[in-house]
Amino acid sequence: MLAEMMTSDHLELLKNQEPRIPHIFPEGINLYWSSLNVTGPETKSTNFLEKFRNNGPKRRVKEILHNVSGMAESGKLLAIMGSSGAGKTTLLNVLTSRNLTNLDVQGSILIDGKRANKWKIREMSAFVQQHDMFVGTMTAREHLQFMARLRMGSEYYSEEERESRVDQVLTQMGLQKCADTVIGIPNQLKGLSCGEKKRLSFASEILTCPKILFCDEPTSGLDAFMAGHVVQALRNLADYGMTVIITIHQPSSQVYSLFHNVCLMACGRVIYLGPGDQAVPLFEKCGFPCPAYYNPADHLIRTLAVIDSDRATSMKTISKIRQGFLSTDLGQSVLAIGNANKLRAASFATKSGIFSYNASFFTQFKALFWRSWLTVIRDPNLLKVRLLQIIITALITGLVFFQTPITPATIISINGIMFNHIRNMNFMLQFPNVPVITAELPIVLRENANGVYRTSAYFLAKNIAELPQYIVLPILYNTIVYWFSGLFPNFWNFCFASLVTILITNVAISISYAVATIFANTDVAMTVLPIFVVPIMAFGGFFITFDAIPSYFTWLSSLSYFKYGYEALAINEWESVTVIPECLNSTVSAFALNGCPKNGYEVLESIDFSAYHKWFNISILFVMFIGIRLIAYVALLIRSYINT
Ligand SMILES: Nc1ncnc2c1ncn2[C@@H]1O[C@H](COP(=O)(O)OP(=O)(O)OP(=O)(O)O)[C@@H](O)[C@H]1O
Repeated sequence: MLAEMMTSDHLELLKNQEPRIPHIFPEGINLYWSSLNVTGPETKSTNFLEKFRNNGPKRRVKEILHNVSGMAESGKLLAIMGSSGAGKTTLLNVLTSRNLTNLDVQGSILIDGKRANKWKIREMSAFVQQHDMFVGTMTAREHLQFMARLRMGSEYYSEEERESRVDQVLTQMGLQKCADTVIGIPNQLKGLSCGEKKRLSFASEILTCPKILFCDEPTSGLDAFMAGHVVQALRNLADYGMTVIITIHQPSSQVYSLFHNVCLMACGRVIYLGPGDQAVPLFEKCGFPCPAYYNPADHLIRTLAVIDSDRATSMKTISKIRQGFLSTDLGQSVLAIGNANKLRAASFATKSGIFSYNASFFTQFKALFWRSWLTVIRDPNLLKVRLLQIIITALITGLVFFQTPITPATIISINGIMFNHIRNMNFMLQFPNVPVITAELPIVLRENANGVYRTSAYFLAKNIAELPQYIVLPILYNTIVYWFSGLFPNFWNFCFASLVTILITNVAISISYAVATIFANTDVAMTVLPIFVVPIMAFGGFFITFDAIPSYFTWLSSLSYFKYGYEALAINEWESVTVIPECLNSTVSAFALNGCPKNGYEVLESIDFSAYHKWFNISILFVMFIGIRLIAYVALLIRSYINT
C-alpha cells in the first residue's frame, strides 16, 4: 500500500497541474505557544450538575499545564508524546481552542510572531479528531464532494475545479482505489478500513489547504502497518509545506522515524522539544540510555512515565532530563519562546466570535439536502425495512378488520380501526427514528463546530429530504387499511384520512426529533419518549371519554395529538353515515356505548366528539408538527452553540 501513497514526483506533477486552484500546497507558517498555564478542577466533571458545581467559587484546582512553551515549524511534522495524563490532549486543545470548558488558560499563541485568537487559529488550521465520524452510506468520493462544496464554496470555485481538487486529495492520501467504496457503518455496512477512514479524515480537512493541521491520536485503533501509512500521509503533507502537529501514544520505531520533531511531555511540562533523533542521545547524556534493539519511542515514554508506587524517583528522573534539555541550545530557544509571552506582540486583526462560512446558505442547503437524500435512499434500515413494516402491518390490520359493516355491534370496532390507525402510524416510525437522529447528531455537531455549515441549513435540508418518505409511507398505509377495512367508500373521505395520517406521522416524527436533540443520547431519549407518549395516548379519546377525564389531567388531554387525529378520522367517517338501520327501532345499546346511535352524528356525540372540529383538528395537528419541529431546532441550536 505504501506504493499507493504519492511519490514526490507525483506530488510535484500535481503541484504544477492545476493553475486555477490556488494554495494546493500551502506556504506553511510557524506556530508558537508561550508560557501556557492551564488549571482545572481537581476532578473532571462528567455531568451537568458537576460542571455547575465546578464553576462554583470554592472549587479545588489542579495544575494541568505548567509554563508550557514551544513551536511547530512550517513544513515539519511535530509529534506530542508522553505517557497517559502527561497533558498532550490538553495542549492540543489549548492550541486549537477546543474542549476547554472548566479550564482556566493563561499564556499566548502566536502565528509567525503575531498573537492569534481562537478565530484566527480556526481560520488557518484544520483539526482531525481522534474518532472519525462519517455518514457511512456515502462513498469516499461523495463525502469529499460534499465537503468540497461546503468548504471551498460554489461561489469561488466551479464544479470542475472542486472535482479536480477532490481527485487531488484522493491521490494525495492514497485513496484512489477505494474512492467509490462506501465508507461503511460499524456492525451494519462493510466499507473502508480504519486506516482508509483515517486518511479520508485528513483528505476532508486538507481540501482547503489549511496552513496548520492538528491531529489527535491519528493512529489509535490501527495496527502498526496501517499506522505507518497514516503517519506517512501526514509526513507527506508536512514535506509539502504544511505545519502538522499530532499527539501520539506509542509509535513504532518506523513511525517515530517519520517525525521531524517531537515534544515530550510529563506532568504537564515540556521535557524535550526538538528533532526526533536528538532525544535519545539527550536521555543517554542524562543517564538514561536506550537499551539495544529497543524502540526509541517506548524508551522515551517509559522513562518519563510517573510510576505511582515510586513517584519520588519518577519525578527525579523527569526533573533531571528537563534540566539537561534546558541546558542545551534547543532548551534555551524554548525558554526564549516562553519569555516572548512577556513581550507585546502585535495581534492579527480578526473578527471575533463569527465563523465566516465559505459557502452561501443556499449552497449549504443544497449539499446537505443531497447528503440527507442519499442517506434516506441508501440506508437499508431507513427505507426498505420501513416500507416492509408499513405494508405488512397495514395488510394484517386490513385483514383483521376486513370490510367491517356498520352495525350496533361493530361501531366500537370501527372506532378501534381509526384509533389503531393513529397509534400504529405513531409508533411504527417515531421510535426507530430516534437512534437515526442521535447517531447523526455527533457528526453534525462536529461539522458545525468546524464551521462547515449552519445548523439552520442542516435542519432545513434534513427535514425536507426526509419529508417525501413521511408522506408516501402514511399514504401507503392508509390506502391499504382504508379500503381493506371498508371505511366510508368515498374518494374525498379517503383523501382526508390520508391527510390525517400524514399529519399524525409528521407530529410523531417531530416529537422524535425533539426528544433526540434534547437528550442527544439514544438510551435516554428512548426511555424518555414513552414517558411522554404513552400517557398522551391514554387521553386520546378511545380508552376514556373526555367527560370522564379528571380535571387535573385535562391539560394532558389537550396535548394529545392522538385525540386530534382520532377525532378528525372519526368525524370523517361518521359524518357521512346518515343512518344505522339496526338502531332505528332498537331499544338495545350498541356494544360498549350508551344507547344505540341512529346515525353517524349520534356516534360522534356518544364518544364526546364534535362534528364541527374536523378542520380545527387538522389545524392543531399542523401547528403541532411545525411547533415541535421548531423546539427540536432550538435544542439543536443550543447544542451547536455549546459545542462551538
Ligand atoms: N477538563 C478537565 N478537568 C479536569 N481535569 C482535566 C481536564 N482535562 C484534563 N484534565 C486532567 O489533566 C491531566 C492531563 O490530561 P490530558 O488528557 O491532557 O492527558 P494526556 O496526556 O492526553 O493523556 P491520555 O494520553 O491518557 O489522553 C489529567 O490528569 C486529566 O485528568
